[in-house]
Amino acid sequence: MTVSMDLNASPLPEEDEETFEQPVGNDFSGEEYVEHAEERVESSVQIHRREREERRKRMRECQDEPPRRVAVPPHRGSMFQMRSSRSNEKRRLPQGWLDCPPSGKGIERIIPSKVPLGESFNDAVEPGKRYSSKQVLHQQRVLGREIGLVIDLTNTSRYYPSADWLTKGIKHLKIPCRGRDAVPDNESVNNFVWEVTQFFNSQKHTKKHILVHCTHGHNRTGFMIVHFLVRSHLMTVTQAILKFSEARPPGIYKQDYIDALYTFYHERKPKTVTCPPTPEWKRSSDLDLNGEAVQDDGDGDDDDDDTNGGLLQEKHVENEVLTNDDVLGDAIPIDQQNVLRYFCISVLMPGRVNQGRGNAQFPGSHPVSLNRDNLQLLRQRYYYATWKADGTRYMMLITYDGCYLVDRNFCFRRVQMRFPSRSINEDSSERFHHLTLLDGEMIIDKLSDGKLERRYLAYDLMAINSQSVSERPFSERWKLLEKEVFEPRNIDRSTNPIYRYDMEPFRVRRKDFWLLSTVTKLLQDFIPRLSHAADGLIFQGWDDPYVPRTHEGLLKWKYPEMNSVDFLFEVGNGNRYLLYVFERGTKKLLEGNRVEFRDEYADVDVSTLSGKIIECSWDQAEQTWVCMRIRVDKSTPNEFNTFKKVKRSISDNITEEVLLDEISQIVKLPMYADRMAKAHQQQHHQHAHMEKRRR
Ligand SMILES: Nc1nc2c(ncn2[C@@H]2O[C@H](COP(=O)(O)OP(=O)(O)OP(=O)(O)O)[C@@H](O)[C@H]2O)c(=O)[nH]1
Repeated sequence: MTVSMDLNASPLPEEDEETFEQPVGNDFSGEEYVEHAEERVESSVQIHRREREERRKRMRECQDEPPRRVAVPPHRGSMFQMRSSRSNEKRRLPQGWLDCPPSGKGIERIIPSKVPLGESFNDAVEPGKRYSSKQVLHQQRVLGREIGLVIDLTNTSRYYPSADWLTKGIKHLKIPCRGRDAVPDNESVNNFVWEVTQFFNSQKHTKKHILVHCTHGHNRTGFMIVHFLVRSHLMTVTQAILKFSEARPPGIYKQDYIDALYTFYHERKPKTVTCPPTPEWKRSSDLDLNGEAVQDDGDGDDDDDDTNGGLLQEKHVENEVLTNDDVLGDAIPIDQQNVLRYFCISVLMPGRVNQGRGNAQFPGSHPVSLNRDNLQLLRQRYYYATWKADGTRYMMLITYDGCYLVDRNFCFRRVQMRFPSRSINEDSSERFHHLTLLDGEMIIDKLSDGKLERRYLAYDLMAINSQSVSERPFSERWKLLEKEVFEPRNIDRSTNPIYRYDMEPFRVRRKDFWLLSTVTKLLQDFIPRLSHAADGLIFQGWDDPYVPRTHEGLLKWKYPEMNSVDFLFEVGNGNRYLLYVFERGTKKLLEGNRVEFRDEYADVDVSTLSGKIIECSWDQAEQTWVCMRIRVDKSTPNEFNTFKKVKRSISDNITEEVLLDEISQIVKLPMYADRMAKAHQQQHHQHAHMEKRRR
């Protein structure tokens, strides 16, 4: 099935968390991990505990933090002085503006320009040098261009009123960027690229142009246009910088801006790329009569610097503390989120796409806890096992112009990653994956030298290049994941001289799945030596389709002390501690359920936790829930159904011994014995084939 992107898609229907009646298999394929296992000093269970300690510590530190001080503006003389200097300020021409060429050549249908100055500046600009909205429209009309959108990147509203455009039926969009030493922040870049793309896609404006301006139309303007060209035309940064400089000579003339573009796109900067000198019209005005630099009012400039901006955006900080609660990636516009959500729902729940409107819930597959009943599924269906990586769950949507992490709140954030496709046509846009959807867990690996490294462990594939594969058996999806997503990336990594995979915000790899016959080894040998946290096992049906939301056949087994429920916690009248779960979208109070805050939480002012989602484990001896951590990554508690299943799992108490004993019997069943023999045979052939190729 091919799923098309509907750019006019709106938010999706809100649905209750339903359950799907769907039951849900390789062999030892974790060699890579085991090979390096000796280097790893801390066991995954220890890591899990350590991380939990660290989270708690941060929580305490957070509570101890003194209130932030509010900055008081410095005293600047009398009220009168302030007023008169402000009105002069308002009509001050941006330095170098008069001699700066008004606009550049069109790049596609984007025209880079200096800021047009409104009528209020007429006294300061002689008639032949005026450049207001009127002159802009006239000049462009002479060139046969009609403007449909103006994107204003200045950080002030003093240059012209937006009515200058609006009254002429032209859309005016402000994306304020501070300039000076800061490049536009990533969220502003995402807004810019989205707006430009939307404008070009909209049928109404097929012939119209976009005027983009900052103050002089070089650095911020060039920075944004280069981003657009790299993302939409798949140019290299070098090609895009060159294209811009040809259209608007001398192009971007700030070294930091050029460097930031290469850093952002993880590209090596060729030695031949040099930063052009500051243009004459700008340079002369930068110096006062004594040759001292005066305040820069040009590109990298404006007066009110109350907005964001960042120097190099993808900073690689040595010894950076990584946590699972870190917010990864950059925000994207809400309209874009809706379009991407629509795509995910069309792949995973095609029947639900057109049902009403509202906030869509995360459609990812969710396992259920193992209990004495569903343990029987392991006998009825063919299963494989894997460790339950304990990090943060994300789906990952890969498009040619960006890669998005999709969190449990069904929110999308953009990360700069590269996923080449198998396509051999170097010139086509099919060089990269487009609308490929993965599922997985983001974990933090502790390397042998003590450094921490983020890694996305992909464990499923739901769509490849807009083709849904979610109905195919897991075994196929898992093989496709390697062949279609990771192999081309690995080949590109070893052959691409420009792109630096090591600069990406995290590593990626496919997660390994094991034959049930190797579960003892997995549990007792492999997991304790993993370099990241793991809190149990996942049993994955080898022939299963991808089932969205709760999947009754996808089973999770947790170490008994790690079985947990995420509650909504509130402090009620008389200081009563209240625990809630969700039932059909509304909160349900769990009468008679107690919660205790112990150890690190013993000193915490519990009222500050009211309204938060708390993850709790069960203390059998004391018959109470115990707060383990605050779930900052979640905004809703578990469903009542999930609560019942965890309680059941706790009371069934399937210990490691019970589980291994059961599995040792299951693998003797004909279904397992036959298929495992085949799998071993296949593996043997594969090894023989690889050996042959090696020789
Ligand atoms: N399907 C699957 N899930 C895995 C795997 N490894 C880790 N998980 C994670 O296990 C989570 C479900 O386990 P739960 O115990 O219900 O959830 P959790 O770990 O407390 O996290 P929340 O679901 O966010 O509460 C999923 O969200 C997955 O991200 C895997 O190999 N397959």
